[in-house]
Amino acid sequence: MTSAEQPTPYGTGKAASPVPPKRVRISYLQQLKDSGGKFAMLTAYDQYTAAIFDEAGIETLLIGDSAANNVMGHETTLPITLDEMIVFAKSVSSGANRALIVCDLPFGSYEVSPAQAIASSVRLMKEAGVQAVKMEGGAHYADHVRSMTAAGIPVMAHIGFTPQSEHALGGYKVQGRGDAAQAVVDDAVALTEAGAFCVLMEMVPAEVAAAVDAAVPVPTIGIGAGSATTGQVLVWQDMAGLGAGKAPRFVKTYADLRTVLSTAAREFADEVRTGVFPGPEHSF
Ligand SMILES: Nc1nc(=O)c2c([nH]1)NC[C@@H]1CN(c3ccc(C(=O)N[C@@H](CCC(=O)O)C(=O)O)cc3)CN21
Ligand SMILES: CC(C)C(=O)C(=O)O
Ligand SMILES: [Mg+2]
Repeated sequence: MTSAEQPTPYGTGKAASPVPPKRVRISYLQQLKDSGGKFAMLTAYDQYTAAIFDEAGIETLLIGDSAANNVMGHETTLPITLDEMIVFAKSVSSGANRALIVCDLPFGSYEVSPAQAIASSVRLMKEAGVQAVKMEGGAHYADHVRSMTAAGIPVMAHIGFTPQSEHALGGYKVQGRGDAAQAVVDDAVALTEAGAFCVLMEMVPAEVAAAVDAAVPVPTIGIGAGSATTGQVLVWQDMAGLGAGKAPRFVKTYADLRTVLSTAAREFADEVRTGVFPGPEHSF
């Protein structure tokens, strides 16, 4: 390995990427889009994972409302409140100082009006120290995005499958198939023209996501949206193999944390039961 190939917090240096700033800024993600680069986003809900992913060079961290499922044990993302999101977001903020930290606006915290969306976003930025918010919904939220942007709030748009609307959408379904493709592109264009700095797409056909990426000047992020987007996001427990049961098709599992933790817990319990732990070296 030559010195030019030394791993850096932002990868091996083999994939073209500009010099990383101290804190990843929106302008850095824009540079990546403009130069054909790529970036990674993972969810994080606590300070340990945030610090680990930050040090690993994950460019953007998302405090997802998927904390409702993956931390709190709810069936859907709908029950999580803004106050609960703030607890998770504070924890992530305390663990990460390089990644751009984005927080979901949870269901019920923005729909009523642009004023409600601004008030909720201000709480996330002021109380939890996040640098941007993500909001689910299409072109009908362009006025929200315009007002939020005018207030100095960086907004990431989330289109395609929007889990907060799962009851309205009729379940976990790919969006934008066939005749519905143009509406996804129109949503992305409307939200970008209103000021969104990035468009995240969930479960849309790869060619639709590619059309969106070509239609908007800003970086795009995909989850189940093919490979043409600027960035890719996964829920960290999915990526690390922590969950039981079958993962969605768009997940790739990079570790088997469930087995690692389970084995550690069994060994600990075993050693406690047999008196092996604690040894003299752990005692005072
Ligand atoms: N652990 C976890 N991972 C996620 O990606 C995630 C969450 N939780 N919670 C919030 C939303 C909900 N999401 C989900 C959850 C399940 C499917 C799913 O079961 N997909 C199936 C069926 C797709 C289809 O019917 O077309 C799949 O095989 O992909 C998809 C998105 C994405 N988000
Ligand atoms: C799946 C990602 C995009 C998300 O919104 C979440 O984790 O809440
Ligand atoms: Mg979410």
